[in-house]
Amino acid sequence: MEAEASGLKKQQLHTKLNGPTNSMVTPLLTDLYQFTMAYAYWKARKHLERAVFDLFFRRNPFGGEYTVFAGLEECVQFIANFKFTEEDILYLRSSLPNCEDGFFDYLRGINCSDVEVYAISEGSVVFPKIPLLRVEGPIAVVQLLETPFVNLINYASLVATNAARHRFVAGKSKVLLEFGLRRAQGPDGGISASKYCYIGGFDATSNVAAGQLFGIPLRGTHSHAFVSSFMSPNEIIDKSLCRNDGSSTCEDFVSLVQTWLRKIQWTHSLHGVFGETNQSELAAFISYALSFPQNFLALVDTYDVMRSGVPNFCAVALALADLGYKAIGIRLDSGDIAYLSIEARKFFCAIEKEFEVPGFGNMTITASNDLNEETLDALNKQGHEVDSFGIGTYLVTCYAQAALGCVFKLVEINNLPRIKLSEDVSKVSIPCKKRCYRLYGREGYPLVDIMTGENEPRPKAAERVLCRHPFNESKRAYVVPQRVEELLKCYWPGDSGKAREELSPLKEIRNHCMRQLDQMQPDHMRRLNPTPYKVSVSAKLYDFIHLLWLNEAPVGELQ
Ligand SMILES: Nc1ncnc2c1ncn2[C@@H]1O[C@H](COP(=O)(O)OP(=O)(O)OP(=O)(O)O)[C@@H](O)[C@H]1O
Ligand SMILES: O=P(O)(O)OC[C@H]1O[C@H](OP(=O)(O)OP(=O)(O)O)[C@H](O)[C@@H]1O
Ligand SMILES: O=C(O)c1cccnc1
Ligand SMILES: [Mg+2]
Repeated sequence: MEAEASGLKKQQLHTKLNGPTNSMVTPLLTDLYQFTMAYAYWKARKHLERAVFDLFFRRNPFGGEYTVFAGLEECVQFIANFKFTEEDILYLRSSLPNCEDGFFDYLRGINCSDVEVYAISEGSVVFPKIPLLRVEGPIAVVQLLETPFVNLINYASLVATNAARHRFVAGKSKVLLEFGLRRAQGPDGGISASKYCYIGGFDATSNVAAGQLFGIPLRGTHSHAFVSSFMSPNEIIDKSLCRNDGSSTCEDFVSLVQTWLRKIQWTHSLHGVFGETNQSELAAFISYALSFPQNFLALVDTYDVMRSGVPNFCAVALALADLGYKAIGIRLDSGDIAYLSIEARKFFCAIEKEFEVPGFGNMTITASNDLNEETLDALNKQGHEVDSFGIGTYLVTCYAQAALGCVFKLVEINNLPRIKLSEDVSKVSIPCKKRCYRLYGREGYPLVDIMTGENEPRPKAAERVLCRHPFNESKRAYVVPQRVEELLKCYWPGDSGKAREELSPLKEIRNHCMRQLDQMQPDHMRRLNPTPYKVSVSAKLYDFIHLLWLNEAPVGELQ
């Protein structure tokens, strides 16, 4: 069943900054320690010191070598509306009873007009260590933003990546439907999953609220309960169905279907496939067809796919064809999907041939039931006839990996670069307010991402750039880019006279994501042992990181 996405029409060229989708996203949606630190900064008169933080992740999810960046629009919607209410202040006062009144007056006056957010465009393919967001502003305010920003980006990017990975395995020609609402982690999980799976390459969702909120196309079939709620075709009261062209009315559609069912039963080429079909299922299919003759799709696995569901569906679809309607197809929700889809296709083709109904063999076969990347891959290897996959639990819960692990790290304060050291080199932060570039090669693929200091010259097309691994001295390469793209663009503030990037409509973000995924070199995308994409720093930044590292790391003493 298709419903026109009405929300899309409402989308304007310039996205209005009305606030985040979820009204629970307020300045209190942060960790307590952000407030205790804000108070300590305030007490130390440090709260207005200008700090730069990078938001990034350290490892790509799902054992892959790429990530889809999502959640940016919600971050911008959040800071554009960042303001404590009197109720918030009262609550904070009661939670932090030992803080001086002046601190709450300070909080009362905070907004994000002096915060700057530079970000990679939403829907981009991104890699570890590269800042997705660079947030600059008074340290106390920027710290308050840490938790909501990480929260808004973490799951969004994880589930968009999961969706992109499912799309990659399914292939471009398949229709992918997100069916996860009932299994998602709460209402926000469900709404977010629908939004970000769409960005990652799903075609539609069953989630009606997400359709309304974001203009995502809605799709759906029907459930087993609908099939098993019927007892027999005798239950059907209004049996009439108008021809598709409106020229006449068939007064007894039930009899027409039963006639077709008998014809199918007597057909030599289908002989032996089935005997008597389940009559309650037949009644359910007829009822559904009478309600949706233009969009008839039947769930065929309630009793027995090949002995009942498929022949019953075909009888109804043939009766519809008599009246000028084209049925959509079937959904399989259990059993061996490869085998059953192939058998169902053979049956449809046999009907097309036997009864000379052109196009009957192309009936859409939708499959669902605990599908994931692995089952899609297994189906591809076995061969199957599924056109459309409905995917819920594994997709929206990100069953294969629970979190992306985004972090928010201080890289500069009062123009002084800061570093965070760790025993684990992968956890050492990359200091400085930075610029980031993607360098493209001759064949159009991105070759490497490079971070430089803010004031270093921009790498230029056709000029050799030394790209260094940030921590491994021996790993370096000269790159002569064909094209250079600056990754971080200004998304906030809105009114500082600086050109600000517009937030794109969801469909455009999705298209951007599809283009980004398409332009990647296949070795980074394959599921088994993908090649890591190179993330590097300039020679100057490399030297600076290591200088700062030596400065900050205490020298050990052996005795
Ligand atoms: N040909 C196939 N190759 C690999 N996996 C498949 C194939 N067909 C189905 N699957 C997967 O196998 C699992 C079948 O699960 P299970 O046996 O629990 O379901 P079922 O008994 O067929 O259906 P029900 O949901 O009614 O219990 C599902 O995860 C499904 O996606
Ligand atoms: O399997 P998922 O990927 O989560 O996709 C959504 C599932 O939700 C529906 O049924 P539900 O699972 O509620 O009932 P069922 O298991 O009895 O089919 C549908 O039939 C799918 O099987
Ligand atoms: O429309 C469907 O078929 C559907 C929707 C949600 C979950 N399972 C199936
Ligand atoms: Mg199920």
